[in-house]
Formats: sequence, structure tokens, C-alpha cells
Amino acid sequence: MNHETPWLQVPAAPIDDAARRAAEDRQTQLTKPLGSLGRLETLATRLAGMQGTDKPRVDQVQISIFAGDHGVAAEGISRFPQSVTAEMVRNFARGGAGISVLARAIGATLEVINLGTVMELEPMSGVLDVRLGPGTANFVKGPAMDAHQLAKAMNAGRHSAERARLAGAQLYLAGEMGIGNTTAAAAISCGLLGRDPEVLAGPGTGLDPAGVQHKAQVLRRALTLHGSENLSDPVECLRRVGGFEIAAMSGAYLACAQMGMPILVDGFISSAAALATVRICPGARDWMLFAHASAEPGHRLLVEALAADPVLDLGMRLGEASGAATAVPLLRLACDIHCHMATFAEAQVAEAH
Ligand SMILES: Cc1cc2ncn([C@H]3O[C@H](COP(=O)(O)O)[C@@H](O)[C@H]3O)c2cc1C
Ligand SMILES: O=C(O)c1cccnc1
Repeated sequence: MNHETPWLQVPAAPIDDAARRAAEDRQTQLTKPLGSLGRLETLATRLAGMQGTDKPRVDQVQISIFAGDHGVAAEGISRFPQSVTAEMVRNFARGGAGISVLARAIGATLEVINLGTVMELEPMSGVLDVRLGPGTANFVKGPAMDAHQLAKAMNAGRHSAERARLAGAQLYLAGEMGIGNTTAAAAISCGLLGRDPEVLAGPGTGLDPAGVQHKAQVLRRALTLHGSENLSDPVECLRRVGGFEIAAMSGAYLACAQMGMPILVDGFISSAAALATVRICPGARDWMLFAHASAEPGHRLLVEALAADPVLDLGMRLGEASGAATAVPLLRLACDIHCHMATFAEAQVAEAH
């Protein structure tokens, strides 16, 4: 651990079990057969435990998008050129990206943090600059970043979570933009799960089967270079084969768990960051809800390892927290039903025998 990130050792906040039980008790009194609203019930009762109230709400939603480039893109592992990372940052700022539209639609606050792209960008309103360099180093040749860059990335994530909390957010969504980051997310997953690259390499932005095979070979070279011992350590794994934006997401998730803020995890890349977070701090898992099953094939293994139960399965594979934003209306409905349905007593409806 680095002297710049002593907070990595802070445990997660405890869940309020009394509030969760009170919410579960309320569910038994609502005018419906118990369990008939399926996972909408458990979403509400888990949120109740996280928020310390029997009436949870997710009206105030924070979305933070972390962007950064990847040196491993030089290995030809993405369908798209690296310039797209910076170009998409501009698109976020102008309100034209998928997540820009979704954030407006659900009334969420959106912030963008640029951690360093190959293509330099002019200062833009709505984009925070925390540049750590023009992207990570190519991790098939050496570590993606040095300890200082890793610490700064994780601190950038923590600061985002702190801003969200100060702004009164009731739910935190992290998203990412970084050409090549499905390769980094796959490398992290291989390292932390001890699995072969072939099961974690996927098409990302749209590689054909030969491209996916090449990606797996690139991953294998990285795993050989860094070694399974180094890669089984979550912090060292993030430093060696992670990305600026992935490390920042992990820092943000960890800080949310420490401060007691519910997290809604997005797709493949976010789940790799979530797994690293849980390996750093097992208690962080209690603060995570999982939005969707990504179409990226490796996501299934992360879902399994995290014992996650994603809310949606829409075949999405965009990233940018788009899957998470899409699940927010369902979480709001779960809270509305939980808070506003009449009880058997209120409605004078007979209860079960
Ligand atoms: C226009 C565009 C917008 C995106 N928004 C998110 N991603 C997603 O795709 C990238 C990862 O895929 P790979 O590893 O194959 O490069 C990430 O930036 C991710 O957020 C995008 C990709 C593109 C092309
Ligand atoms: O699931 C994701 O997060 C994902 C998948 C492919 C490309 N970008 C993001």
C-alpha cells in the first residue's frame, strides 16, 4: 500500500440491520402476497439497510464518468482508434453521448473526470481535469502505471464519491470511457479470478473472432510478464494491468462503501473495478447493487465471483454507466412501491391464513 492512499485500509461502513429488518417487516404488511414483487422487494429492503431508514429513496443520483487512455491499445485490441476516448469526453461535455441523454432522462447529476488521454483536449466546462499522463503504459511491456499514478487515480475516485455525498446523492453510479479498457478489465479479471484469457477476452467495441483470439494472446503475454502472484493482489493488479479510469472507479466504490453510500455497478469494466474493490475491502460488497448483465461474455464470470444478481439483461455493452442509468427507474419504482403501498391494516384487506 502507498503512503498516498492510507484510506484504502479503512473498513466499509456497517449496514443498518435494524432498518433492513424494519423494511422487511413493512414488506410483509403491504397489500400483496409476500414475495409477489420479486426482486423489487429485496432491492428496496437492501437500500433500506444501506440508507438506515425503512423508507429508502433514490431520487438524487450521481453519475461520475472517468476517462483515460490505454497503452495496450498499441497491440491492436480495439475496433476503434484511441482518439475516440478524448472525442467522447467532448461528446459527454456537449451532452450528446448515450449517458448524457440517460442522465437527463432520469434527472441525475453527471460529472466527467478526465484522467489523461492521448489526444489533448481544450479545457471544457463540465469536465474535471486530473491528468496523470497521456494514458497508461502498454502493460504487455511493463506496469500500466507507477505507484504515484495509481494513488492519484484512486484519490480522484474518492474525491468524486465525496463530492457526491456532499451534494446529497442517495445512489452513486460510476462509468468509464477508455478505448482498450475491455482488455484491461479482462486482464484484471484474469489476475483476480485466476482464469485463462480465453474465457475473459471478448469483442468489446466489436472485434471479430480472430480479433478476440488476438486479444486473448495479448492478455496471455501480459499475464506471463506480470505473474499470477502480483496479479492476485488487487492493488498491484490495478497498477500493473489496470487503467486510470478503472483505478479511479475502484477508489470511488471503496470510498462510497466507507462513507455508506449505495453503489449501482454498471457492466463489464465497472464489475472488474468492483471485484478489485471487494478484494481490497470485502465489506464493500454490501454497498453494491448490480444494474445489468453485460453482453461482453466475460461479465458472467465477474457476476458469479461477486455473487451478483443484476437487475436487467438487455444485451447492452456500451459502458459509460449506461446500463446502471437504465436500471435507476426500476430502483425508484421499487422504493415507491415500498414506501407508498397501503398495508393490510390501512386498506382493510384480510391477511393470509
Ligand atoms: C464511440 C464509442 C463510445 C463508447 N462509449 C463507451 N465505449 C466503451 O468501449 C470502450 C471499450 O471497448 P474496447 O476495449 O473494445 O476499446 C470503452 O471506452 C467503453 O466505455 C465506447 C466505445 C466507442 C467506440
Ligand atoms: O459492459 C461494459 O461495460 C462494456 C462492454 C463493452 C464495451 N464497453 C463496455
